[in-house]
Amino acid sequence: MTVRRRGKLLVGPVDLTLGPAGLTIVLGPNGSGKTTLLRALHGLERLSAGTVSWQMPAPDCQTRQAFVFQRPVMMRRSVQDNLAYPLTLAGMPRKAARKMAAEWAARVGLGHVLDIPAPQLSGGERQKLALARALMRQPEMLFLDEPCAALDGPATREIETILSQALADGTRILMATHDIGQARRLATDILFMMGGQIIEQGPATAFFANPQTPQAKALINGDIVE
Ligand SMILES: Nc1ncnc2c1ncn2[C@@H]1O[C@H](COP(=O)(O)OP(=O)(O)OP(=O)(O)O)[C@@H](O)[C@H]1O
Repeated sequence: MTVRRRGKLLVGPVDLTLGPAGLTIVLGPNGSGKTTLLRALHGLERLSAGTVSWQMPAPDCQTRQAFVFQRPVMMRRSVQDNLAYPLTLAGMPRKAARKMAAEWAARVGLGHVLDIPAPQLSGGERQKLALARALMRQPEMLFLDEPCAALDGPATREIETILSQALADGTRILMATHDIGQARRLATDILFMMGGQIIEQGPATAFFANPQTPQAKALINGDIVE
């Protein structure tokens, strides 16, 4: 598939088959097309060519997948309301939704800020709220766009723990990052992007032990990749 905007090639042509399990990290420098690739796979970008298909009927994809954006949007209401609202929208009675919201808040370490308005949360807490909101729908596939970009070490570790648990519970994860350390810690396989193309892909162990492209070698050596 290919994504173009105003004549500019943003992503593609990309020919990609994702396996049924694991945590795939999309690595690449700023502007390499990671966000656009994720959005296109989730059906949020108009494709200029090609198609995206999943092993589930098209109408189910959006509901069985969840997307955590780099800057999650949340309501000016409490943490609990932010989590409960999508559940009530989906038809769950209010009391049950509030109970489930409280359980998920506790699960991601936000049990102590249930009544705090979401805009007052720290960056790390917001990401945890966004993750809980995504995971509570028990998606089969979770997309994450640089969820730890602005977070410090402890907050990043907490988010990574939540993601590892989701992976262990069977959620298929596709996550963009330019943090190679995070890729080493989490990835089962890697998609390495430059200039809108996937220039290298494969199991994470092979990618880190034996990178094939000069750009991947540079990245792994800690050099600046451009
Ligand atoms: N709607 C759009 N119209 C025109 N150009 C766009 C549009 N969206 C993204 N781009 C451009 O496409 C390229 C890829 O952007 P994208 O956000 O996918 O990259 P990225 O790898 O996620 O970068 P970052 O790490 O900085 O978030 C960039 O050059 C960006 O400026």
